[in-house]
Amino acid sequence: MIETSVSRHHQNFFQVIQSYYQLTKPRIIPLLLITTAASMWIASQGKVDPVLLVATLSGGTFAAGAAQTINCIYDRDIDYDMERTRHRPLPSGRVQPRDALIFAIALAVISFTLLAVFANLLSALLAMSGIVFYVGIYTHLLKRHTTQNIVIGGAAGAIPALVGWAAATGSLGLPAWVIFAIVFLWTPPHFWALALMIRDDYAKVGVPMLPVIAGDTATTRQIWLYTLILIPTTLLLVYPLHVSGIVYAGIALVLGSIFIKKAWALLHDSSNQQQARSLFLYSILYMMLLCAGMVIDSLPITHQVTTTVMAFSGQ
Ligand code: HEM
Ligand SMILES: CC(C)=CCC/C(C)=C/CC/C(C)=C/COP(=O)(O)OP(=O)(O)O
Repeated sequence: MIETSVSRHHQNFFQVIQSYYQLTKPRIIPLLLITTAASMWIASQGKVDPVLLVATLSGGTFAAGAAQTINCIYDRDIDYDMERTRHRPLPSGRVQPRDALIFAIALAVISFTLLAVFANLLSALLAMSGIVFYVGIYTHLLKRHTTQNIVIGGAAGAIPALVGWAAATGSLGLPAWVIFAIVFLWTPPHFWALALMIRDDYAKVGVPMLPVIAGDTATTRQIWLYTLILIPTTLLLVYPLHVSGIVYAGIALVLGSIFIKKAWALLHDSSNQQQARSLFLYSILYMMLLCAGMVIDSLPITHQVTTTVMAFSGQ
């Protein structure tokens, strides 16, 4: 690891900032925040306090950054051995594990403080439990030991939806758990589609991701099953919960049909990397647009327009 110590001593200020930024795996965070925001919007019936929104999303960002940084510390051995992750700040020696840990603790403290002060204690505790779950349950207990790692571990990625609801209302209603379930059920198709493409990397370091252990056919079958459960789950917000209306229902149905179509195509051509890639990329777009649908549907203006249209069509 000669390259390690050399690169550490030749970083300028911006490169150091960039290294710490990369520890947080920043590309995933916006989608986590989108689920938090959607949850807040539904919880406050389309009228979110902007200060609370900004504080909650900032708190969520810091919590997710802390979780990812600790994950980077824990996984630095296998990250060094995988081509995709070798250039991360820890395996490449740009940041020392001890410094990364201090950084993660600082992020967690800022997150907790922001949420506890601007939102409430419940949302702050939920965010901390997200960190504990992602690090303790997913990264430590499951990731290297079972093919169900991302199914159970996926619950960590669904916690931001609970944080949003708790921040807006101070409690956790049934709809919060439905949004949690949506992200939870979405995670296996999202991740396994990707894992089908990068299976060899995981196999090399002995991480038992489903495609490594069970093969392509079994994986695409599982993706198909989770997709089939996911789509009706998205509609629970409309019926029986009545927290979302016809606009969201339409969006969820159209988006869901495309998801099913792609999962079906992959099921019948399970070693087709292009199909897997297409499903992975679509899974991200799907979650973004579904959450956008929740927000749009919750706005008072949407409510006014739909009731007016309904009244006219009823005459
Ligand atoms: C245990 C659950 C999950 C696992 C194991 C997982 C794994 C991954 C991996 C390995 C990547 C590729 C990123 C890279 O190349 O560095 C990825 C991409 C991504 N994931 Fe997930 N993911 C999970 C859950 C989630 C959740 C809950 C969200 C947000 C709601 C999410 C959002 C994203 C996004 C937006 C990308 C694309 C990032 C990019 O542009 O490269 N993931 N995921
Ligand atoms: C409320 C709160 C703080 C929640 C935290 C939720 C959180 C950080 C979820 C991230 C899920 C995710 C992208 C896992 C990556 O898996 P991996 O680490 O196995 O991926 P890798 O193979 O790229 O390292």
